[in-house]
This record gives sequence, C-alpha cells and structure tokens, in this order.
Amino acid sequence: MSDSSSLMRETLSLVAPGTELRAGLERILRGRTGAIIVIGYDETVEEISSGGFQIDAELSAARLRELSKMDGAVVIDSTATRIRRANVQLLPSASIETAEAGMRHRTAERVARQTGYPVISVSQSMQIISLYIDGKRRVIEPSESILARANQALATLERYTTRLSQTASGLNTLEIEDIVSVRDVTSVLQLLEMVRRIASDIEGYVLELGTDGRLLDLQLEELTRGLMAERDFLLADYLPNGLEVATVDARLKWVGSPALLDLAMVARSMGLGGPDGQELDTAISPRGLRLLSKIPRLPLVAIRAVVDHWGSLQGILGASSEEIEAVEGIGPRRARTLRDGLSRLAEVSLNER
Ligand SMILES: Nc1ncnc2c1ncn2[C@@H]1O[C@H](COP(=O)(O)OP(=O)(O)OP(=O)(O)O)[C@@H](O)[C@H]1O
Repeated sequence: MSDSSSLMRETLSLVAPGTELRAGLERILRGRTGAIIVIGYDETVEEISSGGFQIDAELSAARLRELSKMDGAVVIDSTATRIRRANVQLLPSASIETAEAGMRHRTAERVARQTGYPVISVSQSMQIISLYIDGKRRVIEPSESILARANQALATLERYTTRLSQTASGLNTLEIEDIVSVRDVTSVLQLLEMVRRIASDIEGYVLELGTDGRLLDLQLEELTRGLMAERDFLLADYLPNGLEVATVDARLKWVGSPALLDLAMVARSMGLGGPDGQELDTAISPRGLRLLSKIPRLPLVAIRAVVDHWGSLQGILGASSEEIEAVEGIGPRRARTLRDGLSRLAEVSLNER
C-alpha cells in the first residue's frame, strides 16, 4: 500500500462518524458556515500561516464550530485531538497547481500539497465536506449514502458466499472420489477472489462509516469467517511445488475484475492448466489439507503431520488406522477422530450426490 493511500485510510477514520472532528464538521454544515481545517501542525504549516492566534485546547465539536465562525482556517494536530491555531490566513505557494474554483478550495488543495497534511474544507455555498490529500480530493459523504452502497455490496457478497459454499462442498465430493479437474479447483479460487474483493470494498465503507458501520462490520465478519483459511488450504493443496502463495497473490492482484471471470487466467495464476491455463480438464489431486481441516477437533499440527507423511488425500484415505496412529504426533485418539471425520465427510458427499 502506498503512503498516500494509508494516509487516506487514517484520515477517513479520523473524520468518521463517532469522532469529535466529524461531529464538529456536521455542526458547521448545519450552521451553514464554511471551514478550512488543516490536520497537522509543524514548521511548514507555521511558515505559511499568517495572523490569527495560537491556542492549545482539546478538540471538541463545539469549539471547532465556534472557531470556524471566524474568518480563516483552523489548524489541529495530526491525531485530531487538539486545536492549535485559529483564524489563520493560509498562504500556500501560488505556483502549486489547483483545479479548484473558489478561494477556500484552492487554498485547501494547495496547503495539502505543500505540507503533505490532509486538509478539510467545508463549503458554505455547496454544503459539501471535502478532504484533500496529496493532490486527491475526496468528498465526505453522509452515512446514509455510504450505507446504501454498502448494503448493495453486502447483498452481492452474500450471493457469492452462497455460491462459494456450494462449489467448495462440491469439491469435497470430487476430492474424496479423486475426480478433481483443474477447472473445479480454479472455480473455487475464482469465487474466493471475488469474495475477497467485495469484502475489501465493504471494509472501506466500514472505515468511513465509523460508529455508523458497526452492524455492517458484524455482517461482513459473519459472511467471511473462515474463508481466508479455506483459501490458504486450497492453495496448499494444489499449488505446484515451488510456487509461493505470495506469488499467486501478486499475480491475482494484477488480474482486473473482468479478466477474473476467465478461468484460464485464474488457473495460470495458480500455475495450473499448462502454460496458458487453458487445459482446464486436466486431472489433479489434492494434498488433503483443505478436506482434513473440515474435521472437528482435529488440530492443525495433526493435519499437517498426516499430510506431510502421505503427501496426498488418496494416500491418507487408503491408510489403515494402525498406519495413521504410527505417524508422529497422532496417537490412537487423533487417528480415530481423523478416520471418523473422513467417513462422515464421505457419507455427507454421497448423500449430497
Ligand atoms: N487563504 C485562506 N486562508 C484561510 N482561509 C481562507 C483562505 N481563502 C479563503 N478562506 C476562507 O474561505 C472563506 C470563503 O472564501 P471564498 O468565498 O473565496 O471561497 P469559496 O471556495 O467560494 O467558499 P465556499 O465554497 O465555502 O462558498 C473565506 O471567508 C475564508 O474564511
């Protein structure tokens, strides 16, 4: 993540609903005055500030509102906890380009560029809160508009997680019967990746919504619980030897959303389906981590020990109880848990057929 996007995220959470800063901005909007607020105070800010007065007071919504009634800018510290100057005229370099029209917004954009600190402007005439960071402008929207979009994304996420769980349980059956093809594996990764992208959009909304996003956060957490572990196991089961998960992640990052619909593209990212990922019907067998992880009360160390020993799910399915018990770190109890668990999984997939 670049510095400017992490500053954007930090700042969005500083101005999110539930914070004093946001409450102050809402008051300014309701009072129909404008404001220009610099979030950061150092020598550079000092150099381009003229007039006004120094203060060092705790930031409260009421104070921010009162100080913004005066002409000029308010300067607060970068954690948005203290107000440091008010009634300031800002004199950024006029040579910094700005696409904005009014003086307030031109100044806000220039100060943000010159100091590297975020600057907020509240437009009196347009009743809009804008955030300027490093040459980018972002409108701070009311929670209702963000929630409307977030709920749409949540509905999409729900559809995808339902499809994912069907496709993944279909893969269980194919794995037990050892009739998996590259297409089957790739379809699961494709859905996991789509889910990951939608979830990341929703995480952005949660951040922006502050205290208004709590319910959304819970819903997101519920829909995506365990999915990243599922992804790790899937990749551990099928990646060709020597191909790192980080490499697959990096490749997928460059796959745009339309291209993600192309299974061959996803297969190629996983190093499967031949050089161009087109050989989707090629048979492939899992190592067994993903399926074994579905067995309740079987610890991951035991799963790893067994998978390392046989190297394939079919090897494990064909092993006798004695052979499994003999694996270091297993013992009779875990061996029974594993055998019972596998039989139950086999039964479930048989019934599902
Ligand atoms: N350089 C500056 N430093 C501090 N404050 C400024 C500066 N320029 C403008 N402002 C503040 O912005 C106020 C409005 O200025 P102006 O009407 O030119 O801007 P605007 O962009 O059209 O604003 P709005 O969208 O709020 O109507 C000023 O009264 C002043 O308080």
